[in-house]
Amino acid sequence: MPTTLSVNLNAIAMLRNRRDLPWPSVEALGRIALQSGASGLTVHPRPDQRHIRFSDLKVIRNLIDDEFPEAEFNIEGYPTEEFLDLCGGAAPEQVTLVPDDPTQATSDHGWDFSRHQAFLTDVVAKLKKMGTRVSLFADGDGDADAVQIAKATGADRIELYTGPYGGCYGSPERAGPSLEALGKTADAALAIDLGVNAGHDLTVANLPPLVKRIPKLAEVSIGHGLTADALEYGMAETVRRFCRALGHKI
Ligand SMILES: CC(=O)[C@@H](O)[C@H](O)COP(=O)(O)O
Ligand SMILES: NCC(=O)COP(=O)(O)O
Repeated sequence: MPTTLSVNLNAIAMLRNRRDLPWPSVEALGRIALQSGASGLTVHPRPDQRHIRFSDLKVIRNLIDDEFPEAEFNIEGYPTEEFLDLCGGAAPEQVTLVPDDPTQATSDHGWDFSRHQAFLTDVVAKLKKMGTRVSLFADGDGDADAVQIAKATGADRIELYTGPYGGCYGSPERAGPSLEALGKTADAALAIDLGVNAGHDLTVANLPPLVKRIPKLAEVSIGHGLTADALEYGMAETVRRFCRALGHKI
């Protein structure tokens, strides 16, 4: 079974929020993603709603329920009471817990599992009661003890934080060890029946070595690089459409 792709809509939402206009539409782009082979949609609502707005969650839930019942909704974030209420309302198939501080520009580390074990155990139990799969954002540093604690919280999966790997891809002497550490973390998780997802700064270029090293990788969630490619590869046709709207014979 190949690794599934969940398309993260945060970057689309951030572009939309530049204006008080409904485009680009997270619903329309989410639909295209699911029509084109993605297995799910990911959002990471943050407390200031600077990209995904809380009102987007119902729209995405309805899109999946009405048009793509096989698809999965993955909600990522720090488990505040507000976040858990949002999850209760949106009934995602998967929740990914991330140790983000509200002031962070983006996610940049996994959980300190020994420090937060009791807190995570409590939150995981609450989410499992809602019927959702739970994944925990984890550093891919090869720490098998941390993976054991992640499993002990009751979580179903970890999501490997691939930012450092993405950041040094193209430099074999740095990316090689980083990939191997991710692989070792995945091996430790899979050996104790803890599923493995991955995400952050993944691209068309750096995905193939990752899935080769971790063939049982269940899911990747990708937003920034995928949105950048969508703009680049969609630019030519879009410019042609605007030229046609001006009467150019293109
Ligand atoms: C957990 C993770 O790596 C992603 O959710 C990432 O934080 C995407 O959100 P932004 O694109 O808004 O940073
Ligand atoms: N969980 C990672 C994610 O959803 C997207 O991260 P990125 O591709 O925007 O870096």
